[in-house]
Amino acid sequence: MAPTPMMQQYLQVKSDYQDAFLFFRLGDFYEMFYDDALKASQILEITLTSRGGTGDDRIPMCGVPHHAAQNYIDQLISKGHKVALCEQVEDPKTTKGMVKREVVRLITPGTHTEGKSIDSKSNMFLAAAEQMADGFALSYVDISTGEASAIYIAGTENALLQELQSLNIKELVVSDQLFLLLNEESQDLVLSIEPMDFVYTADERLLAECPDDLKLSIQRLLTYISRTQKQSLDHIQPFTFNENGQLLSIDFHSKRNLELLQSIRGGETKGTLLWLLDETVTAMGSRKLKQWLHQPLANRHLIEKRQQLVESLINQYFVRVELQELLKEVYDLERLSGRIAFGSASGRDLAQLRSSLEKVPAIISELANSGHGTLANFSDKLDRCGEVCELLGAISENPPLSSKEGGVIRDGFHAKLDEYRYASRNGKDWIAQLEQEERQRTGIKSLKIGYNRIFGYYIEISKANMHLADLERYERKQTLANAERYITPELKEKETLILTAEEESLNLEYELFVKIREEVKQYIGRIQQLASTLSELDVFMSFANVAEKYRFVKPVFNDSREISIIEGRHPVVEKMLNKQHYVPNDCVLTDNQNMLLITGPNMSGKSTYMRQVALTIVLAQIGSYVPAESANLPIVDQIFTRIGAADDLVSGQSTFMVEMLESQYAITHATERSLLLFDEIGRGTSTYDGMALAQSMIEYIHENIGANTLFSTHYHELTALDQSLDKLSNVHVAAMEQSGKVVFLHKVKKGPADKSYGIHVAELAELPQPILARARELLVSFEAENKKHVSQVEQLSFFDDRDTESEEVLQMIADVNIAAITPLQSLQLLNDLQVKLSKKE
Ligand SMILES: Nc1ncnc2c1ncn2[C@@H]1O[C@H](COP(=O)(O)OP(=O)(O)OP(=O)(O)O)[C@@H](O)[C@H]1O
Repeated sequence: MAPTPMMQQYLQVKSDYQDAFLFFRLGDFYEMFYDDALKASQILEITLTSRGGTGDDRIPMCGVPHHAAQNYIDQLISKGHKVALCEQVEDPKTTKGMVKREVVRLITPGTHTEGKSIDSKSNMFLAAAEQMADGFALSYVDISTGEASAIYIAGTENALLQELQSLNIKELVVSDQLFLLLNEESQDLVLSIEPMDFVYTADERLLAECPDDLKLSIQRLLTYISRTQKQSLDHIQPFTFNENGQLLSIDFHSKRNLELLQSIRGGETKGTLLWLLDETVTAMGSRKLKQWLHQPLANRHLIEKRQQLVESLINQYFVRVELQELLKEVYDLERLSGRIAFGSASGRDLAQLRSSLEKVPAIISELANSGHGTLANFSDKLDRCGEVCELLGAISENPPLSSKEGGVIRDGFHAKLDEYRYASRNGKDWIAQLEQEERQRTGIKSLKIGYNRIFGYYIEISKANMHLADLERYERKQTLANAERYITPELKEKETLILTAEEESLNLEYELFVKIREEVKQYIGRIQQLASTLSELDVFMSFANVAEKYRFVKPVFNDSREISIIEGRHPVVEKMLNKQHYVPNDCVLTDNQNMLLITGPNMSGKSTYMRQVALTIVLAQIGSYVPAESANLPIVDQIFTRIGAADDLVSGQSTFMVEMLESQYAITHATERSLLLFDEIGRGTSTYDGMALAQSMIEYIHENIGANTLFSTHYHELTALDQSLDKLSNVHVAAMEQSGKVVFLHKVKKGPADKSYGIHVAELAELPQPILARARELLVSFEAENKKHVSQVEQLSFFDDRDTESEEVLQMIADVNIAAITPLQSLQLLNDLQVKLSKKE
């Protein structure tokens, strides 16, 4: 059977939106048909029906009410789908034949800006990537706030995907070719192809900061946004680009290991540095803090500028309290700007913008009168946006949510509007008056005058009182179960007056409102700038509060590589410990001694110590104070960590392989200005393998990289390395034995640990006594054995009895150029050596 004209229209539109659920507007519903209906009815748990034809010809269909659509859209988007909203773009009343319908917007995981699932405290970025010779160009924008950035990502697809994950990007816009490259590995990431049939011509201002080879990705991103959103991109801010060297780079694994923004397990915020630091009072501030944590600075001047503001705010407690109260009243100016640009801002949004802007003069004067030069200077950066306030003076005090039902423009703003309103209000008074009169005239107390859309105004009299109705004047209009409804000529006459005035008033009001909204649009850039400055202020205050609350100090920077943290603490562990005492520890690294080999029993606090050093650096380089008695720090360019057993189960790699890959990444990228943290390298493989790898890595870093390095290990044999490596020194985390039990002191002391407390920890874990007793017995015999055979890795027993294979093995080792070998090559070498030796057996 040939499709009906309406279905033809549907199929035509759908052919352009194959990868989206097409929400096809029919009256008060969005309908879906065919496959869309089958799938959506399951996902959304709504009833599947059908239309047209008979039997197999029937078209599967399901629908959602227009007013409740947002909720269903949210559900589809959060599951990684896209929704194309197809609206009637002509007024059915004035159209003959089929109403024209068009997709007005494609909603995708990266462009979804409204709805319950949106977390206003986090950015929601949409990104585009281009492949380059040695990596990728990545650009991303938060459509709701207009913030935009572009960066280079060195490395393979994996590096790109990891960066996307750490920026929490759900959708990536790509070319066909890149789609093919990424499709297999993209997992939850939604890939959208932008063929660039037409290219959006971006305002030069947006691209000004970016190098040329990043521009294609920006073009692709903006073209996609303009094609799918079909709305103004006026609020998109210039793409920020940070030159190499401006930022402290922390790779995806390290961010996760250090739990800067997400905890290792589960990904929640509790237990992260963000959780400790976020005392911001606005959603904008919270987003800014996340951006800073994501990209700490590596420019001393910029860091010190932030520090100065934090310092001034710490010194000005009362100013801070006042400012915080004021900022709490400031709405999300960035999201409001986005809605204004999109033309979706309501009267209430404009009133929120106005009430926020009204706080600015007080914020400025609080800063300017603080008596603190730094704060006074900062206040100069705040723009009162006076013109916008003036424009918004037209908006009423409390506009309703809907902008079309009146009450948005205040009385006294527009003479004609006042006139209409007067007529309509007057008419309503007249009706109230008439009700009184009719009651008196008829003696019916329950008589009332009501209104509905179909019959307009009517007089309602209950059945019981009908005999009292003045039927000479009343004309019967409608009969209900218990009442009759009447009209009179004069009521109808007044009704026309009221309704005309009302309609005129609503139309004029909406017209005025849209005009104001359009006029505000030209100030979006300034509002965004103000928003950014206010959110910085919010973050500085959060830093000041945190510093005060947790006794942080201002770190001092040096231009060498020396680290001197005195009585440093791990702020998050400290907070978690609650009332228990956190044991502070020093970390001193100098140019001559910049590698620490950390030993100590399990659970003594080795990794906590290493993390606290890294967190101190991160805190310092975002401009915050740090948890210590004093800290003198270098500006670090990169932090690499290999901590804990964060199994990469998803990509199917073994723990040991992940450990090797992360080490490889660290060793090939680190410079002498980097900080390296290696926690128990090699424990994922056999003892000798692991020990040999650990030692060769330490030697390599010592000889070739020279980065500040903390290396924890269980291999006590490695502690002898301080004899051969002059920049390496031993420290250990002390523990004590008390009546056969281990007591952790968590104190980092000079020199190597002298005993393994593993069995005591097993005892703490309440392993059965017979196992513990046997383990103690075995330990004694192992130690005795060990003394006989090996004390250093170089003397591994399998090299003892020399024969041809062993000679060859020795030769292969002698041939290795330690300075040039990578960890992966050394792995391969170890494998070859093992193959040789197995031949010998
Ligand atoms: N300085 C400290 N003060 C107080 N408690 C601490 C300190 N350092 C660590 N702890 C506590 O000890 C626990 C174990 O610390 P951590 O995980 O760093 O030990 P570890 O030596 O790395 O252990 P493993 O060798 O088993 O990985 C922490 O969760 C914390 O509760």
